[in-house]
Amino acid sequence: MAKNTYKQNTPAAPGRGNEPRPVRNQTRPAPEPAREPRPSAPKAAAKAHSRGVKLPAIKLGNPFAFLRDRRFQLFLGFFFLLSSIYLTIAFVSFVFTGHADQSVVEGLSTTPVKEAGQESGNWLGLVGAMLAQLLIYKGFGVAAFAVIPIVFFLGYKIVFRRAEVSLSYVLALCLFSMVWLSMLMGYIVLSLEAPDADASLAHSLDFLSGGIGYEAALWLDSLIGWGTVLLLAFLLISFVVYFFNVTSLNLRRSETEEADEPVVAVGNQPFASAANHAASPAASFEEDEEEAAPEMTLRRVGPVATPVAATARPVAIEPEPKPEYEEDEVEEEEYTAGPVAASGPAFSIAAPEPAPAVAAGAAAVVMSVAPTAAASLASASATVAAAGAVASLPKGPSFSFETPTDPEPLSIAPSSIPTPLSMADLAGDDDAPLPATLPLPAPRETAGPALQIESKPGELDPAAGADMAAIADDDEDADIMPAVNYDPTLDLSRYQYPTLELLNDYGVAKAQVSKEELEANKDRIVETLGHYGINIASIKATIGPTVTLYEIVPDAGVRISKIKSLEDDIALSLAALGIRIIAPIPGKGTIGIEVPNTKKEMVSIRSVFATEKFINTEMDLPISFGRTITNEVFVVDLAKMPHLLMAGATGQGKSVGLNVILASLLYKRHPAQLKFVLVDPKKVELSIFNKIERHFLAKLPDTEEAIITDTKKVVNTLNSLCMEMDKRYDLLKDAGCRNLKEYNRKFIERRLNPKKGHRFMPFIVLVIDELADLMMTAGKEVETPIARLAQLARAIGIHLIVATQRPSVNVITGIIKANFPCRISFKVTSKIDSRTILDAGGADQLVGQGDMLISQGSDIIRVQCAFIDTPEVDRLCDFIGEQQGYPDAYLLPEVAGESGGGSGDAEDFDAASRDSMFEEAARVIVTHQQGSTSLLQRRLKLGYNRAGRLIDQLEHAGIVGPFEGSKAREVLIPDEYSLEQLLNNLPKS
Ligand SMILES: Nc1ncnc2c1ncn2[C@@H]1O[C@H](COP(=O)(O)OP(=O)(O)OP(=O)(O)O)[C@@H](O)[C@H]1O
Repeated sequence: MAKNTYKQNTPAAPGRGNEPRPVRNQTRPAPEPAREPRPSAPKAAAKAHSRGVKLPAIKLGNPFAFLRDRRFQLFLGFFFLLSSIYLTIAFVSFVFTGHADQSVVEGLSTTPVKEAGQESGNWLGLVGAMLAQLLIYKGFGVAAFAVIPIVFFLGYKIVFRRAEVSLSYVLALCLFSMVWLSMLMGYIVLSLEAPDADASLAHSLDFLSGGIGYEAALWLDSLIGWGTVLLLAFLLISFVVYFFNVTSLNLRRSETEEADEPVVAVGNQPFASAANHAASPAASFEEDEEEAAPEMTLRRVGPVATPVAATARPVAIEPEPKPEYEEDEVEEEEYTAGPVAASGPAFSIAAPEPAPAVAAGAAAVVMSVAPTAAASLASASATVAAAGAVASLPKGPSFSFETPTDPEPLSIAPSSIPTPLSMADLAGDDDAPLPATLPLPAPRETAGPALQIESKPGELDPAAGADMAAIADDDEDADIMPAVNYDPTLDLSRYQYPTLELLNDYGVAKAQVSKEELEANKDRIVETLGHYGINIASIKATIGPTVTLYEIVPDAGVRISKIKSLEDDIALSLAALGIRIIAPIPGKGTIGIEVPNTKKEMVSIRSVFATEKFINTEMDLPISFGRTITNEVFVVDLAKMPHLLMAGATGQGKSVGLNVILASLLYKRHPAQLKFVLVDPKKVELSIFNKIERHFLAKLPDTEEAIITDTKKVVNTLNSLCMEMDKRYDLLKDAGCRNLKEYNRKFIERRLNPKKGHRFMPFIVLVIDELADLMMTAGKEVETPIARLAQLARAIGIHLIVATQRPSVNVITGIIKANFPCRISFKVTSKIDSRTILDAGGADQLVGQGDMLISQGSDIIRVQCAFIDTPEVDRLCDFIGEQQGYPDAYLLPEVAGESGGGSGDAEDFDAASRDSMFEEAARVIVTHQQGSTSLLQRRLKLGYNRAGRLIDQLEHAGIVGPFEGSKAREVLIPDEYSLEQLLNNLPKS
C-alpha cells in the first residue's frame, strides 16, 4: 500500500511557547539521523495551509448527466430506429434512381437546393439521394446496407434496454462484412473492366463496390494482382476463426444441423425441481450408453439465446430427425433435452480461458478507475500537504504521521462516466455479469464470441462415444470431460447485476483531522507516558476514518507490559472516549494508541464497492465491510470465515452492518448461486428484503413469508437447514467430493448425474438478526441446531450470520461461541460484554456509529463499517426484485410436524392448562436465576407436585432448560425485562 509518510524528528524547534515536557531519559538513542526531503507539491500545500488558505475541494462535475435522462434516451433511440428505416428506403431507392440522381447531387454546388430537390428521383428526396450517394456510390457500394443493422440495433438497444447480442458483436460483424464485401465487389467490378470484358456492364455495376471498395481493389490489384482473391479469402477465414472463436475443425456435426436444434428452456430451479433435472445437464450422460456425450462440435452462440431465459417452464421437445452419423451414438431425445441442446444455435460453450468479454471487462475497470484514482490522489496529496505543515512543527520526540493514500481509489468514478460505474457493464457487455464474480468459466450466451468449439480429446475414438457415457456415469472421476458445461445461471440468464448507480454518491472522502488535533493528542500521549516514566523515541500518526492511530516506539529498555498495564491511566489522561491501546501492534513491535477523531468520516458503501479489490475479487462470498485504520478497504470471504457472530449495543450500527453484508453478497452473486434464510424477530429490520424473495430467499414449503419473523417458526427452519445439510453431505459423499466448491465444479462439468439426485447447490446464508430473542423463547431448541450447523455446515456451503444486542453468556453460550471463530463487535456497554464476544476488551471503547472490531482467531482489526442507508437498500432490492425471478423462493426440505413444532415450543404450550401461579413462578425463577422446584416450593409455599408441574410448564414456555439430574435447571431468560416480554407474547389463558 502506498502511503505518504512525512517524518519529523526531534529536536524541538527553539522559541516555541508550548514545548512538551522534557523527556526524562536523556540517554535515549538519537532519533533518525536525516530529515527526509519533502516533495515540492506537499510543501507548497503546506505553505498554503500554514497561511490559513483552505485548499479547494476537488469536485468532479457531470457534464454527461443528460445521457441518463430516460427521455433523452428514448428520443435518441427512436431517432436511430427511424433513421434505420429512412436509410433502408433511401438505399433501396438508390438501386433504381441512383444513376439519375448522381448528376443532381454532384451539381449541388451550382444548382439551388430547392431545384435540386425537385429534380432528385430518390423516394426520400434530396437528403435520401445524398446519403445513398455518399454511403453507396462513394463509400462501400451495396455493402453499405450493413450500416442499417448497426443503426437499428443502436435504437433498439436504447429504447428497449435489452439486446440479445452486444453492440461490439454487431459492430464487428457489420463493419467487417461491409469492408470485405466492398473490396470483393471492387475486385469483381475491376475484373469486368479488363480490356476483354464488357465495359458497359462494368459501368452499370460500379455502384456495387462503391468508391472505397473500388479504390481498395485497384490498389491491391496493382500490388498483388489476382493474389487479391487469396488475400480476401484469407481475411475472411481469419475473421471467422477469431470472431467465432474457432479452435478446431471437427465438423462431424454440421453447423446447419446444430442450428436447427430447438431452443429448450430449462426448469426454473435447476437445483430444486425434478422437471428441471430431467432437462438438466445430465442429458449427455444418462444411464444408457447411448446417451454418451456426443462429440462436441461447432455450436453457434448466436443472437437468439434469450428465449432460454424468457421461458419459465421446460419446453416439450419434438424429436427431430436424427442426423445420420449420430444413429449409433446418441438417443435423440436425450441429446436435445439438456440445456446444451437448449441453446441450439444460441448456445455458448465454456471456454477454458476467459471469454473476450472478460478481458474487455478488465480493461474497462482499469480505464474507469484511472480518472477516479487521479482525483483521489490529488485529494490525498492535498491532505498530505496540509498534514506536512503539522509535521514541520517539531516538538518532543520524533513525530511523524501519515495520511495513507488509498490503495484503491478512495472515491468512486465520477458520475460523468456512467459506464464504468455499472458493475455489470464492467464485464464488457451490458447484459453480462461481472466476470470476476462468476466462479464458472462459462461465458454467457450473449457475451461471448459467436462460435466456440470444444472437442473431445484427440486420442479417443469418436465412435466410442457410447463408452464415454458409460465411463462418465460409472466413474465420476473420469478424466474425460463431457463436451459442454452446465450453466446454473441459465434460468435467469438475463439477470442484471446491481449497478453502483443505485447507491448514494457522497463524493470524495476527506481526512477530517486538523493539525492542532494531531499535535494536541501527540503532546498528551508523550506527557502522559512521561508521567509514568515511559520515554518515547518516536511517534507516528496514521489518520483513519474514525480514529487516528499513534504508533509509539518506546525508548530502549521500556517494557511493553508496563505500557499495557497503564492502559486505563493513559485513557483517563487522554480523557477521550474510545482510546484503545494495542501493545504491541502485532508484527511491528510498536505500541498503538487509537484516539477517536473529533470529526468522523463516513465511509460510504459506494466508495468501498467501487474499488478494484471488491470488483475484481475472486472470493466466493465477498463482503466489503468498510475501511481499516489505514484506509484500506476491508474485504473478507464469508465462505472462509465460515460463520459470523455479531454483537453490539443498540444503535451502534449492527443493522447497517448486516445490510452491508447482504448488499455485498447481492452485488457479487447471481440468484442461482446464493440463497438467504432471513430470521428477523424484530420484524422490521430485514423486511425490506422481501422483494427479492423469488431471486435470493429460501423458505420452508407452504409458508407465505420467506422472512421469518415468528420465533416459533425458527426452530422448524433451523431443523430444515440441518436436514438440507445432511442431504448435502450425502450428495458430497456420493460424488466423492470434500466440499461444495469441488462438488459444484463436478456438477457443472456434467460429471454428476441429476437422476441420482445430484443438483447444483447454491450457497445458503442464514442471517439471524436477534439471537437473544430466540434464545429467550426457544432456548436449547435453537441452540442445538445452530451449534450443529456451525460445526458442520462449512464444507457444504451453509454459512451463519448471527447478530445480537446482548452478548451475555446466556445468549452467546459456550457451544455457540466455540463454533463461531469469526466475531464482530460494534460498541458494547461493558468490558464484560466485550470479553464475551471477542475474548478481549476494547469493544467497550469503540466510538459507535459503525466503529467495529473484527476478531479472526487471535487478530483483532478495527474497521469503520461502511454506511448504507435504508433508501439505498430499498433501491437495490427494487432493482433485483423487478427483474425476472424464479416462480417461488428456494424451497428448503420439509420438516415433519412442522406446524406443531417440537416439544417445548411455545406454540404448543397449552394456555388453558397453565397453572394460575405460572407467571409468579416464572418471576421467582428468573429473579433468582435458579431453576429449581424446591425454590418454588419455598417461595410460593407450594407442595412438591404442584411446583414440579410448574417447572414443567416453565420448560415448555422456554423459561428453564430441561431436567439435568441433580443439578438445578438452566434458566434461559436472563432478566425480568425479557421475561415480561415473553409472558406478553404467550397465548393468554
Ligand atoms: N457505518 C456507519 N456509519 C455511519 N453511521 C452509522 C453507521 N452505522 C450506523 N450508523 C448510525 O447509527 C444509527 C443506528 O445504527 P443501526 O440501526 O445499525 O443500529 P443497531 O445496532 O442495529 O441498533 P438496534 O440494535 O437498536 O437496531 C444509524 O441510523 C446511523 O445513523
